[in-house]
Amino acid sequence: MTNIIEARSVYKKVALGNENELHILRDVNLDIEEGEFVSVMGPSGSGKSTLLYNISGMDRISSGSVKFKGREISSMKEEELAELRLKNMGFIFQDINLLKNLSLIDNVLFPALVSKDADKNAVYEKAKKLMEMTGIEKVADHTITQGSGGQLQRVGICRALINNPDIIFGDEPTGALDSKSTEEIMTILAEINKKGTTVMLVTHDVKVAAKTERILFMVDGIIVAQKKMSKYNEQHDNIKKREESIMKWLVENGF
Ligand SMILES: Nc1ncnc2c1ncn2[C@@H]1O[C@H](COP(=O)(O)OP(=O)(O)OP(=O)(O)O)[C@@H](O)[C@H]1O
Repeated sequence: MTNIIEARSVYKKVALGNENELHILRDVNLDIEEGEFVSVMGPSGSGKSTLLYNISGMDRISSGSVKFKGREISSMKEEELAELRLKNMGFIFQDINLLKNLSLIDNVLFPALVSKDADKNAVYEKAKKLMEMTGIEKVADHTITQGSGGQLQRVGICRALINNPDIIFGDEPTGALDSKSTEEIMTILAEINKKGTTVMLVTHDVKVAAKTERILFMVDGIIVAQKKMSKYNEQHDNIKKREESIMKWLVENGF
């Protein structure tokens, strides 16, 4: 298998004043394979979001190396990195950050239209297909104030997918949703992953992690343990058993 991400000896430090530094990531080494579905768990403040932002090039590492498809991103100029994020990566967040004055479908289209050479008709058709796939085609012309949390998160997923990214990064994408919407969003992400897109999620939710195939457990900026499972298969796998084994593993690791 080919690695889509290779992180080596990654440190992230921030200055705190009085010459003190906070070490948010400490010697992180991580490979993510193309097509993998990975989640990151750990106590609040352990560095999960920082890991996501630093290996996706949304933030700059302090030292070490991060390669995306073999290309070192830590030394890229900002424009090159911005283009890589726009074309090869999709991001979904707990706070969906949609633009208020645009309709839902225009929010989906937005990242595709940033590119000058975009074929407007083709991206419009793509946006419609994505909204159909995620079950929100009927509300495409609504404004964001008319959408439920689950619908808006689906818009966020469609927006993340509009440029056919190689990987989707999600920071607590289901954190603000009820359990039914969480399940629906995870089903959509699993389908996207099955079609080949790599997915990496930060989550506090065992139910979410149980649908991924590898869980990283972070404490104080270090990946202290990993749990490898099979890719979740709704027909064959018992989700309750997966959740129980994750809970047991988290307790064994001191969570
Ligand atoms: N730019 C920054 N300046 C100072 N401290 C920061 C900065 N970014 C993150 N931190 C601190 O680093 C630690 C890790 O933050 P991070 O958000 O990555 O943790 P997390 O595991 O995602 O937490 P949570 O589960 O609560 O979202 C926290 O103590 C946070 O306050």
